[in-house]
Parts: sequence; C-alpha cells; structure tokens
Amino acid sequence: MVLHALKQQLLKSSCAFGSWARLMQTQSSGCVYSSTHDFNPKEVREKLQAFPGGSIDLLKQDCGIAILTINNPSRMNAFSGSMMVQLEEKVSLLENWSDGKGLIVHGAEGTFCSGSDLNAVRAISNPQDGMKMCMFMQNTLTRLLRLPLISVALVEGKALGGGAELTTACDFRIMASDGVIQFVHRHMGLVPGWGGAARLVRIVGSQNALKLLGGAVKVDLEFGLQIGLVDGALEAPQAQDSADTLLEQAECWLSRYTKGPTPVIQAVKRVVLSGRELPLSDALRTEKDVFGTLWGGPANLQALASKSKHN
Ligand SMILES: CCC(=O)SCCNC(=O)CCNC(=O)[C@H](O)C(C)(C)COP(=O)(O)OP(=O)(O)OC[C@H]1O[C@@H](n2cnc3c(N)ncnc32)[C@H](O)[C@@H]1OP(=O)(O)O
Repeated sequence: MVLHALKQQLLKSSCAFGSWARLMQTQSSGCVYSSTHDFNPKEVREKLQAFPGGSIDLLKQDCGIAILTINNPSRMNAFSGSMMVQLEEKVSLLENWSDGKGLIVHGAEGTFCSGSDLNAVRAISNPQDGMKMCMFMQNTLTRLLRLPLISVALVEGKALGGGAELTTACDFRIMASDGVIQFVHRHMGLVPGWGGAARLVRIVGSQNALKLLGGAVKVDLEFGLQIGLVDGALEAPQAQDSADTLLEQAECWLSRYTKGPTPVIQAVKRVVLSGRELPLSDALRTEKDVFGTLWGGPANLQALASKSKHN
C-alpha cells in the first residue's frame, strides 16, 4: 500500500517535471536569445569580465527565502560587467534550489541600484556591444522572473535605469519611505533594453508605462502604490542598522506568501507564471499538470485528514 502510494507520487513528480520542462521548452529553456539569434553567451561573458568591480551576493536561508544583494556601494550599486556575469551565475544557482520558496532582491548600504556602470557603458558605447549586453541581461532577467520562487524587490534609496528594470524582473516590489524608481533612460537618449519596458507594460498598463518612460517620472512610494508598481510599504527604520530592519520587514512581508510546503509554493508560482506568459489553452494544460502533482500528495492528504476550516 505504502509502496503503491510512493510509486504514484514518483509518477506525479515526473509528470510535474515534464510539464515544467514543456513550459520551459515553450519559453526557449527560460532564455529569450540563443545561437539562432547570433547570440554567443561565452563571448559576451568574456567581454563583460573586462569591467570588474562590486559583486552579486547570494544567501540561501533554511527558511526557503534567499537574499540577493547588489553590492557596489561606491558606485551606488551600479552594475559592472562582472556583476552582470555574477547575476547570471546566481540565477543558475537559484534555478537549482529545490528547497527554495522566496527571494528578496535588494541593494547594499541603503540604496537599490543606479543601473549600468557608466564607465563600462562609455567603453562599449557602440551598437554591436550594446546589443550583446542587452541580450545577455534580457536572458538573465527573464530567467530571474521565471524562477520557481516568489520574488520581491526591496527598494530602499534609488532604483535608476537598469536598476528600475531589475525591479520589474521580480514578482513584487516593496518600498521604503525614501525609495524612488525612475526609468531615466530618456535622459540618457535611450529606452530600456533589459526587458524593463515589456515587463513594465504588463505591471502598470501601457498608459502608465508611456508616462513613466516618456516623462522619466520619479516614482515614489505613494505614486508607486497608486499605479500598482509598488505592492507594499516598509516602515521608516528606527535603529541605525536600517538595512537589517528593512530586510527583516521584507522577509516578514514575503513570508505571507511563502508559508507552507515547498512543492505547494513552487506550484503557485508555476501556475501564475504560465497564466502570465502562455496562451490560455497552454496555460490551462500546464495548470492541470501542476495541479496533478499536488492532488493526493502529502500536503493535500494532511489537510484533508485535519478537516480544516477556513473561517
Ligand atoms: C541600462 C541603462 C542604464 O542603466 S544607464 C545608467 C543609468 N543610471 C544613471 O545615469 C545614474 C547616474 N547617477 C546618478 O544620477 C547619481 O549618481 C545618483 C545615483 C542619483 C546618486 O547621486 P548622489 O547621491 O549625489 O551620489 P553621487 O552622484 O556622488 O554618486 C556616488 C558615486 O557613485 C557613482 N555612480 C553613481 N551612479 C553610477 C553609475 N550608474 N555608474 C557608475 N558610477 C556611478 C558616482 O559617479 C559617484 O562616484 P564618485 O564618488 O564621484 O567617484
């Protein structure tokens, strides 16, 4: 009897993997660009490594929530080339984190991220290199958004340019009272290139996206909440070590959505992701497959046995 139940579970897990693999296949294995688009990631990585500085730090916690820190404070956490490569590496680690449920993305030392490192931008300001960096970052940020984790950007201080784009690669954005998200691209004679425009339209609608990009508007906490770019407010820190306090608040905020068994939380993200990205009939089939992995599973049986009430 136990063996039979175990076999059923294994069968369901392999189906689940199949459905996820199908979703990922539909979405070009999580990436947007490959060799068919004349994109050579190895060559781009080598080029980016020529612009060092800062780091991307990852802390995977036992509670299933990881913390990703954009760490280049002397440049307001701007992305150097090597940080772009490190971000891709950290996303790969998170894709393989079987115990993961949530992710907080934040910046070191009181500010979020001021976009690309302008020193690197100046050095690669020709269209070919710009396009390569753009494809590399689109791939990485698309994979970040597609992680089977519920993610939140904790915006303290400034999220400018590519930093603003990075916030849109998370499922949620929460903001401290001094937070600002600003797509400054227009001031730089640019539009977003890391996928930030496409994601912004899906988050706030095309009218608001036009206003934010066309006007390079500063989005503070109040305006962000009003247009739906920001999902939650963090209280002004009382103590000196504000970063910890805000991180604790962010973890508390996120844990509302990550409470419960890992397979259930990962399944929640998967059905929402497929609903967001796939045509309806494909999304429905994926939902059916994911549902099948949970029905009659340990969490479901335990809930049934406990005759839980939801009032
Ligand atoms: C994908 C497209 C893109 O992301 S393009 C890049 C878009 N970002 C920008 O243009 C940001 C430019 N920076 C700024 O507007 C200001 O530095 C902001 C972030 C508002 C901070 O101002 P403030 O508080 O007065 O500090 P500050 O200007 O003295 O900056 C401190 C040090 O950090 C540096 N920094 C800042 N941002 C970047 C950046 N993106 N790339 C390289 N360095 C950056 C500043 O140059 C300054 O350095 P230093 O102390 O003068 O050596």
